[in-house]
Amino acid sequence: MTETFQFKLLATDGKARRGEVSMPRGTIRTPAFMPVGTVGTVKAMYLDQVRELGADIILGNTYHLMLRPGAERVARLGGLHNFIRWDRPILTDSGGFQVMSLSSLRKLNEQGVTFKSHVDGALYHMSPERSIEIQGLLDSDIQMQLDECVALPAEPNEIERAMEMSLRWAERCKAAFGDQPGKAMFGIVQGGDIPKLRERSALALRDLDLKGYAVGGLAVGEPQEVMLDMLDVTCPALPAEKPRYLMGVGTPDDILKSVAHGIDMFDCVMPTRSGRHGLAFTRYGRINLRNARHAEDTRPLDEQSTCPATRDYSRAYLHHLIRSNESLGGMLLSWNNLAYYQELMAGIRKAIEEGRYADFMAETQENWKRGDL
Ligand SMILES: O=c1[nH]cnc2c(CCNCC3CCCCC3)c3[nH]c(NCc4cccs4)nc3cc12
Repeated sequence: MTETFQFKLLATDGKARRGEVSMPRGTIRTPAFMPVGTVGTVKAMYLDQVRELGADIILGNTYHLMLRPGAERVARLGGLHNFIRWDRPILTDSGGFQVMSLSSLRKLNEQGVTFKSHVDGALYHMSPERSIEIQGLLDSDIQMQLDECVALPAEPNEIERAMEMSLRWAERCKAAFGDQPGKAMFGIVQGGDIPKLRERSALALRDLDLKGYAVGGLAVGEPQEVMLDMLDVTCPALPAEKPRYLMGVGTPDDILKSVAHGIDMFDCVMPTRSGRHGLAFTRYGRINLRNARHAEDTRPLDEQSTCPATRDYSRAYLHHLIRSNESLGGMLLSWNNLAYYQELMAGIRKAIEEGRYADFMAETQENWKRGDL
């Protein structure tokens, strides 16, 4: 807990880093997994549960909140923390990624993005400045620059155009954010799967001397090894003393490997979204509880777990709830999956502290191969 935003490197093991982000609202132990709080809630979870599982920070969804209930309304109600009753750090995205993936995008130019709301069809224009203003109205602790993420594969000149515009938007967001010691605005490295564009983006953002850096434009359709290769180009070009956030990543395997390539922070809808669809993440791999083979399996997902959802409910019952489309099914599997992700992060942090990350990776991946027996 500090009056200003600070990042401390506590230990390294190869490229893996164990650190700590300190902010007025709390401390974030890194490597960290940040559960996605979509419309002001981590779907199917109580935020007390999310905290109990070990989350130090959650994500707020700017795109949804600006449309409903509206950023000015959230501000009138005392900001997002009071609204959703989460008093620890919140990271909000710029809203841009979801405009491009959820809304009917009307225009994207130097000024920003113009789109029709998927809620009521109203027209919105979001500039880099307006995105920062909205995140400020939400009283967000870590705010993301507006950027343009290009899905892969893409034409090199398209990737270059989007990367250069994102750099100009980063400067505008930095100016709009100004000087807020207890908060941070992160830049987002773009450049697709082209090393020289990645390096140019990272070095230019480094010169802006921001408090933290996200690696964007990945986990958008490229193979995992391309993503990891881009981390090997991007991370060395970023300042070692600032946190690195790999956006939208990922599966447990993606996270394990990305930590080994120098990443500190992650966000992904996978544990909650796939939980609602019946997919359970366990220390022995994934289990799709929709599958009929679980119909009479009285075992819990993992009797050694401290999470009630994982330890106390039979696979037969979970199978039944998911097949019956009962809310409790999604609730229990979201609980299990977030518990697993946070347990994985705690194991990662401990292994780096003890200088045995390579062994931890190997053991974890070996266990996943066991399947659910
Ligand atoms: O360059 C990027 N710039 C900005 N955001 C990106 C995101 C969204 C990260 N999660 C935001 C959350 C904010 C709060 C609500 C939930 C999302 C990405 N997600 C992925 N892959 C996973 C993907 C998910 C869907 C399609 S790809 N790659 C991403 C790349 C970028």
